Amino acid sequence: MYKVLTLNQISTKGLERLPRESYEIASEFSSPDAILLRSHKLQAEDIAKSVKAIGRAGAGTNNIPVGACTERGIPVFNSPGANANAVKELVIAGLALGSRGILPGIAYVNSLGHMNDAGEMAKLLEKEKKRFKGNELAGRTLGVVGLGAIGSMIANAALNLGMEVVGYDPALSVDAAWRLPSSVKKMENINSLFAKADYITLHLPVLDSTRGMVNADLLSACKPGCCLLNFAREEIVNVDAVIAALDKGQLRQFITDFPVPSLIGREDVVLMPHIGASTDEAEDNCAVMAAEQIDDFLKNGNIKNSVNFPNLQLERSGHCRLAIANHNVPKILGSILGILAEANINIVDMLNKSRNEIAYNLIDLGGDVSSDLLAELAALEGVINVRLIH
Ligand SMILES: NC(=O)c1ccc[n+]([C@@H]2O[C@H](COP(=O)([O-])OP(=O)(O)OC[C@H]3O[C@@H](n4cnc5c(N)ncnc54)[C@H](O)[C@@H]3O)[C@@H](O)[C@H]2O)c1
Ligand SMILES: O=C(O)[C@H](O)COP(=O)(O)O
Repeated sequence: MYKVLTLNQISTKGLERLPRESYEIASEFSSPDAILLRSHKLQAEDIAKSVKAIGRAGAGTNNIPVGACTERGIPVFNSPGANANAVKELVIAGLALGSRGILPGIAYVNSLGHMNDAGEMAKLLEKEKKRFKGNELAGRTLGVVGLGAIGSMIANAALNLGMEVVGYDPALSVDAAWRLPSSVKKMENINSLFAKADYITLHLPVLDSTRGMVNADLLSACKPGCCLLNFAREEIVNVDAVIAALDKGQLRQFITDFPVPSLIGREDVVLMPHIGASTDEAEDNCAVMAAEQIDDFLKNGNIKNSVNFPNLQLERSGHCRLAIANHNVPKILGSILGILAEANINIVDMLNKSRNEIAYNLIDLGGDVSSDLLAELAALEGVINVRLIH
């Protein structure tokens, strides 16, 4: 039986991928085999020694101490693209809120609760509606920063709305480049994107290189009257700089899924409670993907969509499987194979891959492995952990 600790509410559809005959699932366990979570801020010291894998039902993994997990040989999985459509739809709503007098218009109508004559009310609304006039999105330019799963979907949707789309992504993957319509104009640097766009939407991860990226300097490059949308992460944007840009009129509006107290109460700010991925569909998609990845890792050692380990899948063959994580330095694999050869154990199939400082091996064996042999493998210098899977 494997134990899976859930640190957020995970959709039932996802949990069903971890069947009861093999899994116990609970929000409290002293020694779980795996952790499933969403945005729960996980501290390295709260990851029990027994944990073999962490599954993030979502995209961003900045709430997980990924570096500490790598050092301990724990793969961290996420669910790339599984909530992208949900975020795309909310950003389209954000664009509508940023271009039309929707929120103040609704607030005004709701303030008329004291009126009881429908005719009078209709007359008043027709007189006052000019205060809530907006502009159309068609013909305006949208700048998309980060053209991955979400950014590329938004670029497509905005083109369909008749917008011009410019994009910036210095680390664009080949797959993401294929997904991108050729009419998205690629900008050489982020300053040019800020200078060109009427609406700017952020869809990049928070990394050391992107933390505080939208600062006073960058905002001074934007087109006066621009509308900025942040559905990526709070830390990417310097909020004080945004407030100063709003006060100067450099920015007309800031729409964000990451509210902080200093933004509350401003008419030029729209705040949402981090609901980009909060749809039934996205929650199911993310949970299913994360649970399936955890299941395949625990039962077969296979790795798909890890943010710190190499992707590696091997069809099962032989009697049992060794899954070994080690530091990515020479001679370790040779030592592992030497120990198995010495013990006269036949290797039926194997795969070895590395990613940055970590290497990972799946070795299918013709015979069984004793606990002494497992201990010998685990004690090899450079080996981080060894798992025997039957
Ligand atoms: N509001 C929400 O609920 C919500 C939901 C999902 C994701 N997110 C956030 O959105 C981010 C993006 O999600 P995704 O699914 O599109 O991820 P993704 O990995 O598919 O795309 C991210 C893109 O950002 C690019 N990038 C990296 N550094 C960059 C930089 N300096 N400048 C411009 N682009 C850069 C990458 O090359 C990649 O193409 C996530 O990391 C997460 O933080 C928020
Ligand atoms: O990175 C993500 O996937 C989003 O921020 C969603 O986070 P959530 O799962 O906590 O809604």
